Amino acid sequence: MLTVSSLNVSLAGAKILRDVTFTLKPGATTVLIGRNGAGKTTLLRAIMGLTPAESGSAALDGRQLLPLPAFARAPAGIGYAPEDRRLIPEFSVEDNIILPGQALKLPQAEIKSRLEKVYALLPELHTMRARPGNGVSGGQGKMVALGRALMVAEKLLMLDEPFQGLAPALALDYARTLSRLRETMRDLTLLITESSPNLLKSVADETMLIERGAVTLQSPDAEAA
Ligand SMILES: Nc1ncnc2c1ncn2[C@@H]1O[C@H](COP(=O)(O)OP(=O)(O)OP(=O)(O)O)[C@@H](O)[C@H]1O
Repeated sequence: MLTVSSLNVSLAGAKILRDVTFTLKPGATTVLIGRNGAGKTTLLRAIMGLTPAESGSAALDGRQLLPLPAFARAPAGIGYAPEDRRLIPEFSVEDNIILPGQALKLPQAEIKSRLEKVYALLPELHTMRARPGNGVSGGQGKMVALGRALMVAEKLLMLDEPFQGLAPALALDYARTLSRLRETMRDLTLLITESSPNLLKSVADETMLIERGAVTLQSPDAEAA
């Protein structure tokens, strides 16, 4: 699965990620907890190739990611839902969802089959499929971003603070969706960031902490304490 070793990232001369080292267990949900500014988004962006790494490595099933340009990382089987969902406002919800599949030049039949899986998991997206990207609420947009990431997440799905800004009812919906996702896509490995340790307790198989750019694995004992 994903193995990150001694990953260092600096932005504008400041060290943001410090020797980040961890391995994700295949098929498990790992939650990365850290305060605002701890480096969660920077870590996901570095894995996706959207922020350059200074040193270190990141490998997915043995394939080195850092030498690959950003556009070659999603095809490696990584889906990424950024914190600010970034939908294309003038595209329909459905066109937003299938966009990464088209960017990857997947055959139409494959795009259709993946879209059906997304709709089976997130039926509310089917209901709103014809609406424009700017015609959905912030919370609904998070669901669309999840569907879009699932189009390409064959191996790894990374969600950046999915609960951020969600109203309680939508947060509950989202948590239920994640549980359904776990049941239906058992081989998929999930990495989810959050600032609060409580929101994802029920879905986490592993918990990591990030503090000022340094990542540690939280032991089950610490979690119980
Ligand atoms: N482009 C940039 N240039 C300089 N510093 C940056 C840049 N992007 C992020 N940072 C800094 O890097 C640090 C980590 O930011 P990051 O967005 O990764 O944190 P985060 O844990 O995701 O928090 P948040 O929940 O606030 O997004 C912060 O101190 C932030 O100010």
